[in-house]
Amino acid sequence: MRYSVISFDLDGTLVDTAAEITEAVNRTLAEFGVPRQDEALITGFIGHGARHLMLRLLAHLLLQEPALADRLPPDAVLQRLDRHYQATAGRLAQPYAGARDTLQALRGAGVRVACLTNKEHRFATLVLRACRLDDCLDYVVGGDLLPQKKPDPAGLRHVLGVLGGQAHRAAHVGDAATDVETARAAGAQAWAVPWGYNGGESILLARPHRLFDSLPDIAEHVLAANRAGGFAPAMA
Ligand SMILES: O=C(O)COP(=O)(O)O
Repeated sequence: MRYSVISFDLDGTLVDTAAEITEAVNRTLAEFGVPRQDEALITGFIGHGARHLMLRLLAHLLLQEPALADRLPPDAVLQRLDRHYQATAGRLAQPYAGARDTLQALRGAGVRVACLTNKEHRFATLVLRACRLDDCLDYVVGGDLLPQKKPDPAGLRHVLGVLGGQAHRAAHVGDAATDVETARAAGAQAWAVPWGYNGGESILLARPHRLFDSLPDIAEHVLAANRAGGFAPAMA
């Protein structure tokens, strides 16, 4: 048995997007007269796309200060966020060490690679292009391309359908419990990295099959497993 498809989450897995998401959110809040919020608070809401993040942040702010409700009409806030994120997406994004080499090493060994993210597709495309990762991927699925988002397995199944892979020969790599759930629900290997967001919790609590300390370790593991013709033993 050999791995044929490896799917990667984007935010917190391939690319550090915390700074630019924070900037887009704070530029939006400023337009409504709300003070800047900390990056740690904002990144705690990463995981289900920019619009969802903003709605969760608004709920948090209104709980603390209900009077803000009059100043923060959600539709208007989301419309402004779209504009600001369009302007910042990719500008401050930093690919994690070895991201491009890892994708290229996998592809060079005949493994197909995808990016499956809950980030809105247009923003994901901007980030991947700015980080020079777009040309190393066989397929990209953003969070608004299908009716279901992660942790629903539909996105990963769609990736496998398009790339011609079977779930038992695939892995999805992510930084969040959402990614682990997605992979398990699709019947693929659930692999995790420890440097992402996951709402501030350790990804180990989500019980991934395997945890990697670096992106190049993933390519090394897959290539070794494929050379041996089988899966290497997993953590759980
Ligand atoms: O943009 C988000 O909130 C989440 O995106 P991700 O699925 O790539 O982590």
